[in-house]
Amino acid sequence: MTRHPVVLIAEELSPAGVEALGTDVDVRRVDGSDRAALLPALADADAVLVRGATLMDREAIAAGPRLKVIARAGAGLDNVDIPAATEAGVLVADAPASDVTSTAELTVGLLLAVARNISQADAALKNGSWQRARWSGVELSGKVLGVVGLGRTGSLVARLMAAFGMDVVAHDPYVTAAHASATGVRLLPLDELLARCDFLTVHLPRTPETTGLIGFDSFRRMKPSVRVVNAARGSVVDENELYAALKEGRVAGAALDVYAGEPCTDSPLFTLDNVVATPHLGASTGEAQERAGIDAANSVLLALAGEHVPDAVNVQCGPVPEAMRPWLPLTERLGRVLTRAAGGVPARLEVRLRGEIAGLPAGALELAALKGVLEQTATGAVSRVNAPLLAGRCGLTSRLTASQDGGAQRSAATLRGVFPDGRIVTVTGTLTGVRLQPKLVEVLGHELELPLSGDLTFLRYPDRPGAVGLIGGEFAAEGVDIAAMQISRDPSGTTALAGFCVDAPVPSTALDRAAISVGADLAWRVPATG
Ligand SMILES: NC(=O)c1ccc[n+]([C@@H]2O[C@H](COP(=O)([O-])OP(=O)(O)OC[C@H]3O[C@@H](n4cnc5c(N)ncnc54)[C@H](O)[C@@H]3O)[C@@H](O)[C@H]2O)c1
Ligand SMILES: O=C(O)[C@H](O)COP(=O)(O)O
Repeated sequence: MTRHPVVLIAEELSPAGVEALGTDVDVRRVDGSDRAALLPALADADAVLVRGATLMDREAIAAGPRLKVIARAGAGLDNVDIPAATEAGVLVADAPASDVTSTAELTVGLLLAVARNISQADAALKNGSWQRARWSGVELSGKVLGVVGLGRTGSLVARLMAAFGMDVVAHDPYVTAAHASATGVRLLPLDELLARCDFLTVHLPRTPETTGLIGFDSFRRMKPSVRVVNAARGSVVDENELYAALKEGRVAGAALDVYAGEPCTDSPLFTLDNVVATPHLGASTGEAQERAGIDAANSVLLALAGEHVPDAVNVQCGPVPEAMRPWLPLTERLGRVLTRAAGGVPARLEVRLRGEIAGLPAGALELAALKGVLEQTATGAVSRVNAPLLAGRCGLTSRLTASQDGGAQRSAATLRGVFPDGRIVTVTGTLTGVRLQPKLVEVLGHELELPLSGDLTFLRYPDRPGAVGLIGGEFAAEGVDIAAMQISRDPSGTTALAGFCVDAPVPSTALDRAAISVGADLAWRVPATG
């Protein structure tokens, strides 16, 4: 029975997300926050689906030797060690757009709540206390809102708050002035923004650079009437400094959805009247969870199928146009044929694209070629994720070239390997027919036409009558049936290259006998996978 890939769901995932995984995977569940349960559960997992409470650090990644993908049903990836995943060849994907609306809307709620003391007044009234003067607040209209981090969420918050009549300014060194002006905000240096704002909201990932970004120095620069909102990550606003600033009246109020350590049920901040606190609810809506679950599930399925994953964060290539996608497995296989033909990894690899595909972005094809070339010799798993890293380690450099002239084909891809001993080996493939069947059209300078699928076997020998019969006889003696074959002479007509698609791998002893019988100087097999 074929083994279905194991998809480990480590946190609450929407039913729509689970359904999107389909029936061709073996879905298992574990509580990802329970380390003792998570690590053994990863042993069999091909994919793991997490939210923010599962720590996928180096140890957890090493506990999953079969892992191909870590999918985050949400935006923040600070719980995933991306460099460790990349080294292990594990693709990491998030669902960056899934919870933007929900988080921005919660931020609007927190801004209103901290301006008008909504939660405090609600709690007091339910406790029997009618205190109208006690819970008097301030208006948002006409006030300056400082947005730190003008990405997806920050930009939406900026647009929504403009509708409240706020004057929105932003700080984000990584966005363009054009993006800021399209969002309707002015970009300011951080110090200037801090000095001007009446309300501050942060929308930053947790990174070494952003950890503690809003701390003692920032509070010193702000007006004492400022109100601070954090629905991004707890450690971005230093909680101890915030507490001190609130206590000493250097900050007028705060609304927090996130905390340095979570779950957090006991913080000095929770003792203050001018603090509104929610338990990390930014993405907690039915809509956001449905989108996050479906997006993450789709990334898992694409990654397991070896296809391009648009939400991947650790694959070194830009967007892959639809027309380029069928070329990925083809180029990968060409890489395998090349390494097997040469008996090793080249020092330099050129990926030449010709014809109609030459004009398309092709970074992903270079990665696929590297994967194919490297996986014959690498000791661990090779994927498009770690192929550049592994290539660098073994001194293999690669480049992409393109020419509009497709030659005999509408489009073709050639891999040209230059080996340390000076040998040059080329293999060329194309996609044919309406079903875009992958075909080999050139190997070692011999033109041919052979399906590039299943197990392949090649022999190069001095051309003579009866050679194919001898080879076929050796294969038949081992019960190996030939599905397709091609003989191609070199231009001088003296050397022949025979390529076979075979129904089962040719045993090496049979290939050796066949090679001896026809005096082959080269004989090699390319397995169907890996
Ligand atoms: N409370 C929640 O439930 C919730 C929900 C979604 C996201 N988040 C958190 O919010 C963060 C932001 O989400 P997003 O969707 O806007 O992400 P995003 O990647 O679209 O935007 C982040 C922005 O921060 C900017 N940035 C990075 N470093 C900076 C720095 N030092 N100074 C100023 N700007 C800097 C980036 O340039 C980017 O524009 C996420 O990383 C996640 O941690 C929390
Ligand atoms: O980063 C995110 O997407 C939010 O913080 C939501 O996290 P959660 O999926 O753990 O609720």
